[in-house]
Amino acid sequence: TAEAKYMPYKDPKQPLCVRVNDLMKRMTLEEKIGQMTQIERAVATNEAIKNDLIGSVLSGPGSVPSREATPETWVNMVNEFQKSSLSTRLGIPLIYGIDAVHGHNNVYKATIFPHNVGLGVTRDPVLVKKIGAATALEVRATGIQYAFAPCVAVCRDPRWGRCYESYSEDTEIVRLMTEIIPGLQGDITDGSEKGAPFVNGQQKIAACAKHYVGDGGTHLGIDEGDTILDSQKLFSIHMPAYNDSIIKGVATIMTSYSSWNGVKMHANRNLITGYLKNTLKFKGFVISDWEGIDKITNPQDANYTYSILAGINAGIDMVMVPFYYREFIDGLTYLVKNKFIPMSRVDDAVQRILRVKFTMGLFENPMADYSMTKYLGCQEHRDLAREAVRKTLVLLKNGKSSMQPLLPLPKKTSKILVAGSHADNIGYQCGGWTMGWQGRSGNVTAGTTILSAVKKTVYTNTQVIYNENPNQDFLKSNNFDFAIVVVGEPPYAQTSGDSSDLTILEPGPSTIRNVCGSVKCVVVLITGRPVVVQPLVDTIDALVAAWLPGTEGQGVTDVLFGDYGFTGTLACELVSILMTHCVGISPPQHYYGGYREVDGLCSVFEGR
Ligand SMILES: O=[N+]([O-])c1ccc(O[C@@H]2O[C@@H](CO)[C@H](O)[C@H](S[C@@H]3O[C@H](CO)[C@@H](O)[C@H](O)[C@H]3O)[C@@H]2O)cc1
Repeated sequence: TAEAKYMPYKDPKQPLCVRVNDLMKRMTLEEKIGQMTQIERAVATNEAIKNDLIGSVLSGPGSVPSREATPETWVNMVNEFQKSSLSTRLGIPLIYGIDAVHGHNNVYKATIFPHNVGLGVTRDPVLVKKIGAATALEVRATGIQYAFAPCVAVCRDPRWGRCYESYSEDTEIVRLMTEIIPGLQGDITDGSEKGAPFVNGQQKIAACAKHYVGDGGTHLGIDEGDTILDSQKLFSIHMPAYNDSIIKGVATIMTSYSSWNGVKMHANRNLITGYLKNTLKFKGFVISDWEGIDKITNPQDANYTYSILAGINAGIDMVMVPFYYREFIDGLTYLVKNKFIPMSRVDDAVQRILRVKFTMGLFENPMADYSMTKYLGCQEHRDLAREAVRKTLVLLKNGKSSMQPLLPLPKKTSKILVAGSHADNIGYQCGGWTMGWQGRSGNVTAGTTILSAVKKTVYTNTQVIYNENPNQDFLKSNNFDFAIVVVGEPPYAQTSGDSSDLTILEPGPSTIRNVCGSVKCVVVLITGRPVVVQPLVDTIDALVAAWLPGTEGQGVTDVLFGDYGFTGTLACELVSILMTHCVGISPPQHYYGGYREVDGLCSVFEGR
């Protein structure tokens, strides 16, 4: 009969709590544990989803349906997984997650925005909210409903390989940048219950504040290391952005690989359940990092059953397994059936997951279509990214004397040299987490290199000569009016980006010495963090920090050639410290901005 067929959880007119409670009552332990399991798309067969009742699938960095896949191919892939999920007994839709951390950075031809280190320099929450909205549209263009962003780390030591994923070393700037969350998810409606997850419909996506907590404060900046701080420092430096994220309705929070005073965050019940859930009233779900519970033990995976026990009892709700999901499911099932993990903990986890899925309309709109593919890499988003690039640029030096500023550069002149390893390389311009975990070199996606941007900016009769690393003969045999030298760091991600000395690798310094020794030069640094350039500063006429600008290189030339002014400012002027103070010379003339001591940083560069 109709009554028998009516299920409140399927009725969008029912209040959220009624739908969650009705569905919970119907679920078996297997169905509940399946919801707590997130697996990588490479192992996500339709059988796995149907038989193991998997609740979530992800793309790890670089994990794509096919090389240079179109948005339609992405939509088809996600829909196939979704069909399997909907064919299960209760038809709970799955949620698909991906790292869209500076635009939809795994997807060919997506708009790649500046990495967070540059966005923090803008101090512009309105801009960052627009970037969130654009990113949400491009993620939805591929049928995906969930992004593991924003990273709200407070990077306290630039030697950390993930420093560029952090908006700033200044807590207040990171707090300001949480405005990206309403961009990604939509503005939470007034009167919403504090801590409730909020995602406003099909043009928005679930976000993920990460990595909880203190990932940017590890000792010596060692990735996945130990944050050795007293409570007052942890709560005043690293926690505030989580409170802001929760107030703004963030749907999920990801735990950090790092430890706090020796306790692994993935096993920290006081901070996950005690503080995040009970004190801050967070009602979305907590997701582990990739193999994050495996890393609770040292060595990793030494005792996976213990890892499950510690992680789930600490308050983790969904586990990014991502490959050996049968082991996870069997282990958790054993622990629940033998009462090592109470059923109430499982119910708390599943209620949170269902709350997010119901709130974001996944039950009503589980399937994607092609209607949003037009947003991927659209011109409006590229223009926004170009504006963002402009606002991330920091002017560190302009001319060897106040009477001879080099910038802005003239568009009309006879001959310009463009040089440097990063001048004509989209992959380098974008940095890590772009078309692959570690990032890549070369023409990896659609965009405008700084060289191309120079050519588009100058007058037609201005000659632009490109030479990546010119020698003295070349320089002497040409009469260049000035040179633009674009150098920096190669792309990296996480531990492989940890640095002990923050120098830029050859041939960067040699290119600077050669070119700037012969020609008036502006050096543009493409780096994920402040780097030590003090030994080169005297030979440089003008110096600009451009961080990791992404695909829209025209944003750099817009400012170099004076169509827009410099507005980017550093938080505690780290670059100046690295360039000057710590190595004992006075700031270069026309140095912009003051600086203040950063505890202990100088010791790094004076070998103490
Ligand atoms: O084969 N190996 O040598 C190897 C080494 C390290 C690996 O470690 C893994 O590498 C990457 C995949 O290849 C994973 O992305 C994660 S990182 C983690 O991934 C999440 C999902 O992408 C992000 O949201 C988080 O923000 C981030 O902290 C892990 O570090 C994997 C393989």
